[in-house]
Amino acid sequence: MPADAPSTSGSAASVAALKDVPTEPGAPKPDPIVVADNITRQFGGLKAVDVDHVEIQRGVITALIGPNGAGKTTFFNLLTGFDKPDTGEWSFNGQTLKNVAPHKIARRGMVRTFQLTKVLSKLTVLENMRLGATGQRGEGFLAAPLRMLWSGQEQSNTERARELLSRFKLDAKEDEFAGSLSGGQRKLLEMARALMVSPELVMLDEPMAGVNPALKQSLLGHVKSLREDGMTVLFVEHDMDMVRDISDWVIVMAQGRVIAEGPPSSIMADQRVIDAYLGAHHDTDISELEDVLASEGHGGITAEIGEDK
Ligand SMILES: Nc1ncnc2c1ncn2[C@@H]1O[C@H](COP(=O)(O)OP(=O)(O)OP(=O)(O)O)[C@@H](O)[C@H]1O
Repeated sequence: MPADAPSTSGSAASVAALKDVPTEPGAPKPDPIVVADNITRQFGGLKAVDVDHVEIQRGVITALIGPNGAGKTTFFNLLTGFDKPDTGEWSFNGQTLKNVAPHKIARRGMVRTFQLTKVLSKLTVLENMRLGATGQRGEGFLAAPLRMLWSGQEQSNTERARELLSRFKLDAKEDEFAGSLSGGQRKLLEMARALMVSPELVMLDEPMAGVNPALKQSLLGHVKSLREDGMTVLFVEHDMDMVRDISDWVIVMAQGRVIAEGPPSSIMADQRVIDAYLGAHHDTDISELEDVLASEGHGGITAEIGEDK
């Protein structure tokens, strides 16, 4: 279903409410689940994040895009408590998240996916799911006795893990090492693991990276189903097909700042966005943007870069 088409789900009202939101950086949303103000993060002489104001609409799929080094991952880390901003305030469901530990943020319902690391690869699929139930204390928590981790809540956690594995068609793999999964299956496991805490907001870090084209459609279906189930989705992605296909709203960052916001169709034609990608190194397939340039009589992105030299 094209992103702009009316949704038939319970999220339809949230999606429809975006129609009247102005397409400008920091635009207020009718029902924001996250509100962030004056968030900055400096690394040495570099201001990696410098966001004046941003709101994430509840119940919709928002894409966070921008060229390499724009500050997207750092901003994700700041919102979810895995890094501390130098300045700023942000709230989730109206409650401040400043100085709240990441696992507590996850338990409040705001959770991010993590790429499957070496350590997690050596655990089975089911063990990875059980770790998700801890609210992502991080790998350091693995040092604690696993017995402690699995006590008490073990049975209900295992039941929930199995339900989710079945939903993501990974149930046959529960005893296999996570490291043996294909790229696409890993992404499904990352998503399933995040759902262990029954979140309201799921933040996906490059869900399409390393996924073979045949699995992409199925993965897109799973992301859309999160929205159909009433969850809010915020994802960082370089794959413009995914951005165009499933996002209801797009926020663009460049050099730490939010430079544009809007529905995917208008964002892909936004001159500020095209300029940001042209002026920076990027991993994004910007053929969509290139088409826009070509239709406006430019020589295409390669030619544009050539002219700049
Ligand atoms: N821990 C760190 N120490 C020093 N510099 C950092 C650190 N983390 C990020 N940076 C720098 O901050 C800037 C923003 O990086 P970030 O990873 O947030 O960008 P991004 O938009 O996610 O990029 P990409 O799309 O390439 O993943 C980059 O210049 C990066 O080199």
